[in-house]
Amino acid sequence: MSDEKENEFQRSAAEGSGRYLVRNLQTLELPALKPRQGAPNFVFKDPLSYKVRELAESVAPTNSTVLLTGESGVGKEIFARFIHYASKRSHKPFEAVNCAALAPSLLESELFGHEKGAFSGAVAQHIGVFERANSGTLLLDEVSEMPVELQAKLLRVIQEREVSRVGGTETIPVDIRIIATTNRDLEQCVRDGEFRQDLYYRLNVFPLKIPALRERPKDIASLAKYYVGHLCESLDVQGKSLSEAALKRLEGYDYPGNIRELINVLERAVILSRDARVLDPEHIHFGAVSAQPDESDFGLDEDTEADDFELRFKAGDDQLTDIRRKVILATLERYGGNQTLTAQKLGVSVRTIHNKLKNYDP
Ligand SMILES: Nc1ncnc2c1ncn2[C@@H]1O[C@H](COP(=O)(O)OP(=O)(O)OP(=O)(O)O)[C@@H](O)[C@H]1O
Repeated sequence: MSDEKENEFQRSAAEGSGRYLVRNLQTLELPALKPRQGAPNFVFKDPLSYKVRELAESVAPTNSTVLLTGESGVGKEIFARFIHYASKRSHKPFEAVNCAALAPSLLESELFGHEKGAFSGAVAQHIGVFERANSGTLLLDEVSEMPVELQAKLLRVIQEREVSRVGGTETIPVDIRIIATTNRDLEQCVRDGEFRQDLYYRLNVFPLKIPALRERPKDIASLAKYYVGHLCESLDVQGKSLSEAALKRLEGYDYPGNIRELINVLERAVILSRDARVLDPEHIHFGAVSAQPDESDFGLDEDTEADDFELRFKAGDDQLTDIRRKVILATLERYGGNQTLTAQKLGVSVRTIHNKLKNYDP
């Protein structure tokens, strides 16, 4: 991106308006980090990231379907929102549905809606995301996880540009721009018979691969500084900075969990540093993480296991317990009480969330 364009982005973001403004971004997994109007949530430094953002900017003003691919935690959702808010549909709705988070029947209702009495439990009419996103953008997150029978229905909506609610007879015309994301190889899913080939070609109009964080190492320091500021604010602790040595340590790691993992590492560092104003290498703990952050690293491990996190801080440290409780409860609230989504967003198992909730006072 040219300096001029970059300045325009920063200026418009600071003004809270303009072509590159990314509005209402809920960028952080931490619930206390409320989306801020006009905040420039996109952090980039590496030339590779600029290239990807340029591609996103090229496709944004069009109505083309975009397929965002890349490992878990690389920022596919944030890119989808960026594309929407940089498009002509920016003043229209942006709706997102995670195809992996809902059981097939719930997903069908969430996508297409249902009429009252369509099935037992359908006590009222429900308007699905296709209708809610009408004239705007619909993000189909983790589209590879959509059951095959719903894929056929989705294909029909895309082709015919109309939707009918479950149990309904009416067809409702919809004008939707679709952005789909996947962290799996969709072509392989097609070869394995898990994903319809015709739907794949409908979605794969403008494929955009978001590189892993380790492929764009120059982003690490910028992201780390940005998120330390946000984390201190959200965890309600005094402002902290990163020492040069801590930054070096952060830059020396390969982040299989990408930016989500970096944020978790930083959250841990902020908590572990307690009253210190500067985060040092001793506060940076990567743990045995794979694609998903290790549960014990987050201090949320299963109740039956020894909690290393708590041992280091003496079991029952009220402040830590309270922070953890706030994080879980606020995430739960943000995702409408959905424990599966909450667990996914915090990188822990549903069982962990369930067990923790059992222990909290009503
Ligand atoms: N360029 C960026 N600047 C600031 N924050 C970012 C950036 N990219 C990603 N993030 C943050 O990293 C976290 C993970 O991003 P996101 O949820 O978009 O990833 P994803 O690829 O959709 O993950 P998954 O495949 O697991 O759903 C989010 O908190 C997001 O706000």
